[in-house]
Amino acid sequence: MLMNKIAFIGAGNMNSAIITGLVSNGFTPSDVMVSNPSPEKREKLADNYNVLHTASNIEAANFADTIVLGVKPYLIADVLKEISDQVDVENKCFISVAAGCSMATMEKALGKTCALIRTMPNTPSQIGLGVTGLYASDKVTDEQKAQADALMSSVGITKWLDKESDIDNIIAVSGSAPAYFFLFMEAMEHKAQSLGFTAEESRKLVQQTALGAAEMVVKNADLSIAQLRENVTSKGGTTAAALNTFVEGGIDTLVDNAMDAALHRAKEMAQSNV
Ligand SMILES: NC(=O)C1=CN([C@@H]2O[C@H](COP(=O)(O)OP(=O)(O)OC[C@H]3O[C@@H](n4cnc5c(N)ncnc54)[C@H](OP(=O)(O)O)[C@@H]3O)[C@@H](O)[C@H]2O)C=CC1
Ligand SMILES: O=C(O)[C@@H]1CCC=N1
Repeated sequence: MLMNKIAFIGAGNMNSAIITGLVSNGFTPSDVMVSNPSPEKREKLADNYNVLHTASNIEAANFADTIVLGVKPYLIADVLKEISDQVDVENKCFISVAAGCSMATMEKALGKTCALIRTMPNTPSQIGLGVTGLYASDKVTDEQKAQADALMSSVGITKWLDKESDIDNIIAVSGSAPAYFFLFMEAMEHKAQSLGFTAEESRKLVQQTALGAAEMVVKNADLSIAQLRENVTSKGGTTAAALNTFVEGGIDTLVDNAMDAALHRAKEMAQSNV
């Protein structure tokens, strides 16, 4: 069901993560073309994964029927205008990974009603552990939807959304969220170092603990996350002392506010990219 050829516009973090995951998962590299104005990042992708690369978005767009837009949100409209001016876009399917750039903005930039899919992946796609929310416009055919699903499923799990506004919710829940866990791990790493562990030891201890905790959640689907937490927490013990500190520091409110901030920022960006 996977499409024959895919173009990636932009060779930055997110598109590179998807390309890495896609090719590592067996997709034919010569069926992938990536465009980026400066050469370094696309050359690195070509060196590592044998994908085709070009400085020209037009060449990339002509190469494939499926075009993944992985530029910064404020550049999406310019890139679509550029492509629409020079490429027969009516039979293409555009898949945007951009936060804060609406379907309406994309349609206006294209000047034509095209098949458009908004997605919100995350960087663990690079190792096949991504989460992607997807929302399709009316013009998207069932086949194009299935192809987009196959593309993103090849780098992780997918969740189709009924409303475009749910893309913003997915940003808060999974798109931005790897960074929440990285921030937490960074703070633990710093503390481990201040307790006398070397930088290398600190990283190893923290990463293995995070991995172990995540795997326990995955492998114990019958247990709630709260139960797993309780299983670590002896009454009056060390874990309880640490967790109380988080609770007294307002962790629930802090997380709630942080995710609201992501959501709010996505809406703000969508307004400024109109
Ligand atoms: N990073 C993440 O975790 C996630 C990001 N996203 C979305 O992905 C998109 C890209 O973000 P991210 O990968 O982090 O950003 P990056 O800055 O890493 O990547 C953007 C890339 O676009 C290139 N570029 C700039 N102008 C053009 C152009 N006119 N045509 C083609 N390529 C161009 C840049 O090249 P150069 O550097 O040479 O200027 C850069 O390589 C954003 O819209 C973001 O919202 C979505 C989910 C998660
Ligand atoms: O920070 C951002 O705006 C992008 C979208 C989700 C993750 N990174």
